[in-house]
Amino acid sequence: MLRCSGVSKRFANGTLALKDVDLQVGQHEFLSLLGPSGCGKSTLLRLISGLGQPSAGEIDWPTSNYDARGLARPDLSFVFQEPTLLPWKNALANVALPLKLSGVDKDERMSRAAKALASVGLAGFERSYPRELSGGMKMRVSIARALVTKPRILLMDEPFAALDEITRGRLNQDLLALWARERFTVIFVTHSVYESVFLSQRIVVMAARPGRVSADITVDSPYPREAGYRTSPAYAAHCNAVSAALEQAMNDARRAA
Ligand SMILES: Nc1ncnc2c1ncn2[C@@H]1O[C@H](COP(=O)(O)OP(=O)(O)OP(=O)(O)O)[C@@H](O)[C@H]1O
Repeated sequence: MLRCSGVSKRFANGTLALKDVDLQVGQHEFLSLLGPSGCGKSTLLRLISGLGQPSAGEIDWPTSNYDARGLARPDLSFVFQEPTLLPWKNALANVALPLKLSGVDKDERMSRAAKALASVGLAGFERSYPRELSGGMKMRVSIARALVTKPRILLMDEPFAALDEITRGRLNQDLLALWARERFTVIFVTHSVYESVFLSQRIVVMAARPGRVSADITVDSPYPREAGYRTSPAYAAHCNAVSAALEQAMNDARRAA
């Protein structure tokens, strides 16, 4: 679905944020980018979404009509750490906004927005304003807004980092259920070993200075992954392996500094 070949990014101030990143992402894959602060996770996600150009290398979309050099198409949606909802619009209107911007007529966009809200467990909250919703509910609205256009690829930049642990755990499970049902591809940025192992089929560990791929780890535990997975020996073994890879990436970056 997506292929990054030799992608590098140097910012105008001289920072080499990414160096020679090769990454392939398959259809319906759930992949996490894991790494310490400053290793270029967000930069890579932004380049993939077309928000900025690589300084070198190519980003190809062999099986998609999304063109990283053109405008974002409905094929791709982005969820940020902040829900970024419009405070003066209710949940339904916030979710319907991408459809409004692409010219979908009112009846259809309201019906599709209501379905998207229901799919994230917010049926009944259509008329609520962001100030009336909890942090977790606002993030659900943000996810519904990303999914209302039926994207084939969902880019998520630390979407649950600001939430409490209980809410985060519940949203992790609900995201997996949505992913299984709607069959989009996910690239998920996180600092959390535990979250990445719970969610992903594959974890790409990145190192900093310069940002690069340090390890590519398969998490072969089957889905559905319910809450019990978090206390299973398989989960603990994957967390240990991923923690060791992260430690190695941080040591490599320290040596390179
Ligand atoms: N617009 C920019 N101009 C200059 N340097 C930048 C810019 N954006 C990011 N950087 C630098 O590029 C490097 C990678 O940043 P990036 O935000 O991609 O890392 P990250 O892994 O997502 O970090 P975090 O986990 O803290 O969000 C950092 O050194 C950062 O300071």
